[in-house]
Amino acid sequence: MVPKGGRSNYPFDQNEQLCKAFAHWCIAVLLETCKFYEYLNDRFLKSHLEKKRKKRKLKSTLPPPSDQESSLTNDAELKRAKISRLQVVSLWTGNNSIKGNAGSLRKYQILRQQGLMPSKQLPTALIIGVKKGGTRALLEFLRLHPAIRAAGSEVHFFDHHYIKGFHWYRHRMPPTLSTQITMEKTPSYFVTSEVPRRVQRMNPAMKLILVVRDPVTRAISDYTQVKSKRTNMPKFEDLAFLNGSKIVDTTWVPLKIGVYARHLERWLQYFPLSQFLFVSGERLIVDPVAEMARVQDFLGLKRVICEKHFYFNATKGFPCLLKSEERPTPHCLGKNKGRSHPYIDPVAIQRLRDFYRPFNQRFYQLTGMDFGWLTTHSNGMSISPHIQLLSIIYIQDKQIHDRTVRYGNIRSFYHKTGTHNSDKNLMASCYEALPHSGNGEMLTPYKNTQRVIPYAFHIRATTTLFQTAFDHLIIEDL
Ligand SMILES: Nc1ncnc2c1ncn2[C@@H]1O[C@H](COP(=O)(O)OS(=O)(=O)O)[C@@H](OP(=O)(O)O)[C@H]1O
Repeated sequence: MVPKGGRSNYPFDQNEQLCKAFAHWCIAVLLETCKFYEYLNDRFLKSHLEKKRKKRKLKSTLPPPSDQESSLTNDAELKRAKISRLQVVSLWTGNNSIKGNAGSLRKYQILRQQGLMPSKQLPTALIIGVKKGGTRALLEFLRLHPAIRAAGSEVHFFDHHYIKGFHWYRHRMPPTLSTQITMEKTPSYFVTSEVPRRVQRMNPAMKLILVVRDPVTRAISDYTQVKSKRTNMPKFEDLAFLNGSKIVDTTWVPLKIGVYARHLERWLQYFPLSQFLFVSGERLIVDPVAEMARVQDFLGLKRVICEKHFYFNATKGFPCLLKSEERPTPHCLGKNKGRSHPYIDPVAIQRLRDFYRPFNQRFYQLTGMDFGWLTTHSNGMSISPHIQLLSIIYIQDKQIHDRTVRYGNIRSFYHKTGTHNSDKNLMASCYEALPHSGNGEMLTPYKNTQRVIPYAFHIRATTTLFQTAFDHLIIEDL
């Protein structure tokens, strides 16, 4: 409508109406938004309460603390001990990230439903070395423990990637619950000069685990690894001694690494001895259960890793896992662990043993432990009776499958044979411990033990000689 003699106010009317409509719409939207937020809040509150309720329920269903647990002295220990009771959902997978593994994803979902939120943490324990000492075996065995979460591959933070910072480092770690221990292994840490200072700066309370092995065997193992990747590799003896002389080339890295005392002295400038655990690489092969018990004690964990986890694979000549979370069937470490070593001239080995002797003695002094590398045989090989025995004897255990054995049996075998320092005693006890079948063939290998036993550990069951010689040697019902 246009008023007479005046300007039409129609546009204003129209604007007013539009404004009103807009205002109404705004109010309506606002109201709806409020309702929506209220709804969200409600949901959040409900789920929060639900989580709390579940948490409380979980706590109440946990078994009462064991004697061992109640005897724990400090809070940290108590906290750790509780982990073992939280085995409901163990974060075991070797996978580094939550993504990419259906099994681990499911586990994390269950954890979340229980109100438990795993997050990535910096490690509080490190396997610092030594290269070829058995670091992979140690880490894989440790992973059997539900309270341990470890980075799968070597992280090399303190030597190669330090510049990238702690945030980068933390990101390489698997997510853990507050009660779990984060770990990683990088064997080069032990011999890299800047590493002890850097580790100390990050965490002066860091627990440090060092797996050591006879430095001569270690050097041969190191050499074998390089040789497996390179063609035309010079002979070990040519690299270990200067220009074909008898002088040890102390600049050759595989030999330098084996001077454990020197490297340890550097670490001891930054950490007290009490923060170290020295694991015998040899014992880790012969008696993984006993060695793992030491490691679990050192980390303040309940002893969960036990005999039921291992079997001895005689073909491989090593302890293997009956199952892990990644693989439910018996399996060994990869092909690149436990390679056959090339033949090395025993004279060269003896020379290297002489070279290492004072360093080994010093290492024993520093650690307060005797690793058994000083006992040398006339041909230059070190003797560790238990190791020799286990490397060559196949024990049949029908519960698993042929030519494998549970470690419990091996241990009882030890008890029967006892510990002897000399070859002669060892063989005598061996001979007595073996059941006499009346079949001369069965005892044949022992007729030659003077000659072959010292090589057994180094060559292991992988060599044809040993395969044929000891295949017949099956001991039952130990
Ligand atoms: N259970 C089991 N299975 C296979 N191998 C075992 C095991 N326990 C210890 N070992 C010994 O580990 C040696 C390899 O050491 P590392 O894992 O420290 O090597 S590496 O530094 O990570 O390359 C490896 O050395 P080589 O025998 O020379 O290959 C083994 O002797």
